[in-house]
Amino acid sequence: MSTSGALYSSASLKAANAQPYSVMEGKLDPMLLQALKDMNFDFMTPVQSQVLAGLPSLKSDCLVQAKTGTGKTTAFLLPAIQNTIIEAPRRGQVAVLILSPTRELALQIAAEASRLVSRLRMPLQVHTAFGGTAKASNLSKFRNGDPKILVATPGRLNDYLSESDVRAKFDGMKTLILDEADRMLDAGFLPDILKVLRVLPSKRNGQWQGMCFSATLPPKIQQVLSNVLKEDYVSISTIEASEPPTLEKVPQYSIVIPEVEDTFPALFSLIKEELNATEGDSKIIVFGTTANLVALYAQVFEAQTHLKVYELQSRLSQPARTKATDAFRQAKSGLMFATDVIGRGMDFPDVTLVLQVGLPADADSYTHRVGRTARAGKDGRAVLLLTQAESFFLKVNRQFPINAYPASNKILNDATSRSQIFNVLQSVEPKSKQKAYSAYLGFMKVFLNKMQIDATELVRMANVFAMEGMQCNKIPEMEKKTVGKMGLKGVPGIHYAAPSQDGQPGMKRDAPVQDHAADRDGPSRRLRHQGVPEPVNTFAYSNGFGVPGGREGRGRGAPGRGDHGMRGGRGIGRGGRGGGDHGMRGGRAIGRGGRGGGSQEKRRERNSLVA
Ligand SMILES: Nc1ncnc2c1ncn2[C@@H]1O[C@H](COP(=O)(O)OP(=O)(O)OP(=O)(O)O)[C@@H](O)[C@H]1O
Repeated sequence: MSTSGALYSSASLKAANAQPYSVMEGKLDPMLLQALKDMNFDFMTPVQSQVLAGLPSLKSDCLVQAKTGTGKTTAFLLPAIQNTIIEAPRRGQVAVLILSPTRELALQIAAEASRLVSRLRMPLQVHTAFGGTAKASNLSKFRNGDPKILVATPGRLNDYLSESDVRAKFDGMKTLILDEADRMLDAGFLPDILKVLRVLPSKRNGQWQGMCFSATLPPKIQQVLSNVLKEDYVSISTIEASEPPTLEKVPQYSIVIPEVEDTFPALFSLIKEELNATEGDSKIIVFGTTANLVALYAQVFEAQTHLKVYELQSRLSQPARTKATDAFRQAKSGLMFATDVIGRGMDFPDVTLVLQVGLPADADSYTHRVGRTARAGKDGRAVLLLTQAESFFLKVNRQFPINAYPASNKILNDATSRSQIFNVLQSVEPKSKQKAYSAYLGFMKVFLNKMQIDATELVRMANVFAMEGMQCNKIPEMEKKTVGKMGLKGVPGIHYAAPSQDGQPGMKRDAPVQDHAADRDGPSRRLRHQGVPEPVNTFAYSNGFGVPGGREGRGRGAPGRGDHGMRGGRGIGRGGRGGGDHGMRGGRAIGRGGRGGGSQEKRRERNSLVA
């Protein structure tokens, strides 16, 4: 969704022989068509025309794959809204439930839905439900209102559904949509989704339509689709089997730096190089690996270029997250440091460049992050900055058209940037660096096998990162408990915090951070919170890196990359049901619990990735 309506210009769609929305007269309510006109959506994007003109009925169950930024939101909203206009459940009842992995995306979808219904004589009420907001007042509005469309994250929705009167509001539900469906059905979210499904009207009685949308649909998703889609669902893909999953018009580059200590100088030099080479406004997103590292980047790069710095990660309060989202959406230029909180679905207009520093969680995460630029027909570039040890990502993901960054040498030899950024780092308080150090260890531990290094080498790298790369005065200390959680107990090179006099670990000076095993906003953070050991073999990680087996698939072996069942070519076909009989086993294998204390809501908040 965007705030400006004309990003996919009518001219470019017309030139591409796109179907005009006028062909939907008679099939879509005139007031919906009017709203589309208001939004300057005169022509359908390919995914919109395949869904709207190609589905046997607007009520058909469907699994839809189309590249990032090609208008999937409108493609799923229009059939759902049209069906509600024709046959709405009674007052007070929800007609359309849309589930999203993040709060920011839920808000964005709700805003697009509101625009689409705005011309209706009786605009349908659009409600949202997600964590980090005042639950009581939102729930009371939901209870007393006529919420025909609800956009929710699974955690908060389950809270709502624990109340019987609220559950009853879904009795007449007509459509369930999973946006970012592969994410919603992966091991992290599946338990919550199943919990939701258990209290909704049963799929078996055929009352509601299921729609699953994403830019990436790994084969594994087939196993769990039967929870939301009928056996004869329609499968739509606008991506050719031979095409890379990223947008063809995004030039993609990589820079490999020799050691992790070069990260800050290389990133600084790269940003300056890109700014020099860009005419006009620069709107850049820099994705980092963990919340604490992203927080440190934002702190260090503040005021180092003419660009205003923004920050978005899950450790910020929800008001701060929403403020940053809105400000960056409206900004003409800016430098946003972010985790995967905004890796998927977010539609910030006119992002000119996506930089990724360090490993993306997996290949699909790379695809979605790159998709934050060049949306809706615009241009954009993407650069991935990896260390030598991390460069395996390029070798195992040759499906991406990533070329060596042309000015790599210049960047690697930029002594001015080096001394400037190291000066800044020297004045950053130790605590921020300590958190980033611990977060780095927790994140990288997952990739030991892929990097072909052992834990001792990882700790050496982390120590070099701290002392040289972050200009720490001493190697940051870690709580024994944290080290244990990371599975690094006994590894040489770790500096333990001295226990305090009351027997508790020392927390006085430069308090070591206690929970870095969880400090990432990537796919597996949730698993770690659930007390599951380090996710070397989670689905999330196996996907894209070809890690054999998986937490959910141990012994069966997760399919490797390149076997994209859903990229079955352009066009529409009947979807096959794959492996439906063992679809649930993976989800059940994930252990819950481990973290006591706090309200159910707080616990879930800790457990959830970003929702
Ligand atoms: N028919 C259209 N004409 C003009 N602009 C459009 C049209 N459909 C969508 N857009 C614009 O295209 C942009 C991308 O749309 P959207 O966010 O729905 O993409 P998406 O496919 O869901 O992306 P992602 O995979 O990243 O979630 C938005 O700015 C939206 O307003």
